[in-house]
Amino acid sequence: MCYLRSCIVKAGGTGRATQMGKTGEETGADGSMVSIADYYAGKNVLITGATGFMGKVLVEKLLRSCPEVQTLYLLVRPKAGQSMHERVSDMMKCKLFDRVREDNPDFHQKIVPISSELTQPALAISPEDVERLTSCVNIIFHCAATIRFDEPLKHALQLNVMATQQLLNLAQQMHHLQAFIHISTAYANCNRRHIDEIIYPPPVEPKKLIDSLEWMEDSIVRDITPRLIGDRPNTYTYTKALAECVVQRESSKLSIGIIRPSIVGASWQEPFPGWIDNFNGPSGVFIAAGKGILRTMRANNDAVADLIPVDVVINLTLAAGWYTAVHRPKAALVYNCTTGGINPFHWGEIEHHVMSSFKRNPLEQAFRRPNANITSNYLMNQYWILVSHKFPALIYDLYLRLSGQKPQMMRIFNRLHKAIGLLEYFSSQDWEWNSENMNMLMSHLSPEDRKTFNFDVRQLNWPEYIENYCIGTKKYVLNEDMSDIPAAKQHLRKLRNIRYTFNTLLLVFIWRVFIARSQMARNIWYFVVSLCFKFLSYFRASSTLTN
Ligand SMILES: CCCCCCCCCCCCCCCC(=O)SCCNC(=O)CCNC(=O)[C@H](O)C(C)(C)COP(=O)(O)OP(=O)(O)OC[C@H]1O[C@@H](n2cnc3c(N)ncnc32)[C@H](O)[C@@H]1OP(=O)(O)O
Ligand SMILES: NC(=O)C1=CN([C@@H]2O[C@H](COP(=O)(O)OP(=O)(O)OC[C@H]3O[C@@H](n4cnc5c(N)ncnc54)[C@H](OP(=O)(O)O)[C@@H]3O)[C@@H](O)[C@H]2O)C=CC1
Repeated sequence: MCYLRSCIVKAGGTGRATQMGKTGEETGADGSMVSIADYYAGKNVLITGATGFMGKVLVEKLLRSCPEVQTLYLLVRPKAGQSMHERVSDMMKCKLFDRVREDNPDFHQKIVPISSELTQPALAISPEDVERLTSCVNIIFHCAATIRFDEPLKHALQLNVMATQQLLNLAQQMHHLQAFIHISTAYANCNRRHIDEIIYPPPVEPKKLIDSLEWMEDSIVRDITPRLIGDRPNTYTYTKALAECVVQRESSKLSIGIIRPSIVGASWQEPFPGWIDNFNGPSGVFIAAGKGILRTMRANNDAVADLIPVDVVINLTLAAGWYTAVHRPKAALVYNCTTGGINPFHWGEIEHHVMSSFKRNPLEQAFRRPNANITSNYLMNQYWILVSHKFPALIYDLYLRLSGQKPQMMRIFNRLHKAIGLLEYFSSQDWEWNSENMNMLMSHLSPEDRKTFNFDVRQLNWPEYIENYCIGTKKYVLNEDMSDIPAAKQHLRKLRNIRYTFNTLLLVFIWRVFIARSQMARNIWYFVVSLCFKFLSYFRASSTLTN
């Protein structure tokens, strides 16, 4: 990590102040403020994390709603045997880009992939590419990060903090840079209950931490990680807090905006409702519940579920880029991008709507009928895990073994328990975010921009959104066909009949075992039967009298 230390020292020292573009060019001929699309016209934009969930939506929206944008430079690394060119061309073929493709079949000409591995010295960008970027980029959107909750601290630090610092160093060499937009998370300060749109003092001085971890073996770092992250739940939120601090330190040299989204979910409206392409956050939970695998999870029914649609986050991000470049705020502006304080919805309501939505639009080949319940009671949750997760998994694995197949259900449940265990922290408590900057930004938009770059979540209809979200997981994550819904419903009916038959047989079996062995059980049985008989006779007699 030697190079990492050197880059943070360099940044703290005498980094060359960026030559910012002139603000005058951002007003119209009549002196009025340019619209967002007009601002991005002719601009060169640099994006990190463009192959990720939010990065893709950002690229799509820029191309669709700001068609005059000059070039999008995407920092991409080769991965899984694919070159960066193959990855970007695959990305552009995906359904998300259908609307852009319709409007402009040649949109790919605006995209220039730049090879970069963010954890490497100088971001592993070639000198020619550095030359190209520093001479023309006008605005940077930094989305790349590791969002894994179980990331080893050293790696999370390298990517979330040090890569951010290196990108800031590069930004300072750019001659025409007008804005640097950093994507953080609303949970960077989740150790606080009330979170304002300010950058809080870091839990530790980033440079000191890097210096100390540099010589330590990974096993030692792993051992001391819980002590270091303190009252934060994971290395992700911890390193995102440090990154904010690193970004803030450059705010005297660069115009900076920091976006803090809460739990980013499927799109609300654009490019089509319900678009989602991953299992992160709630999406994996919804799918597991829809498949009938997840039956119980620890969450607080009454806690606010601070989901925010991805298109809202991206619209706000683009608007913040415009505002930062045009108004050049003196300090970095932080935008808490959340729904809880504006249009709250609760985990209990989410559970209800997810379940009813998957009953109307079932997923294919469900393991059981969807019926997940959330509870804040630890013991209750453990009980249901035993009865509704482990017991069925054992039976199913036994069936697989007996039919000569490899058992797999217990393994799936173990992974699921690990995933939901990491998410529970966020679904079991409430936070309060101040979102004044989001309102301020909205008040600066023209009526036209407010429509095109809509981030007004007061208009969000939650039941409709959740329905589209669940359908989105079916269509875009699992690639299931909507025309198969009748067959999926038939499958659910079959599962219901199996359950009824199984429950009846189990009851009869248990009762037979008891009746055969215990006089008391027999007495209870006769008592219940005679009570039913008496009740029926009474009912018949009274109905004869009334007739
Ligand atoms: C009806 C009920 C309503 C109540 C509903 C409450 C929802 C309550 C959500 C709170 C949400 C907070 C979100 C904070 C807001 C940010 O800050 S956003 C950043 C969010 N970051 C994440 O969500 C990342 C979390 N994921 C991870 O850290 C890692 O994937 C895990 C969970 C540790 C698993 O790691 P791993 O074992 O190495 O495996 P990985 O290859 O990543 O995935 C393994 C399998 O688990 C699946 N999986 C991954 N994530 C999940 C998941 N979330 N769920 C299920 N499966 C998952 C993968 O698809 C994969 O399946 P296969 O493709 O192998 O079949
Ligand atoms: N998703 C959410 O719910 C939330 C996300 N955020 C923030 O939003 C941002 C984007 O998140 P999201 O899109 O969901 O995350 P993804 O995991 O989907 O995307 C991460 C992106 O970062 C890139 N990346 C990771 N490591 C490297 C590396 N070493 N070199 C180059 N590129 C790398 C990935 O590229 P590759 O494809 O090569 O792996 C990918 O493009 C993050 O900053 C995150 O903290 C904030 C709040 C909530």
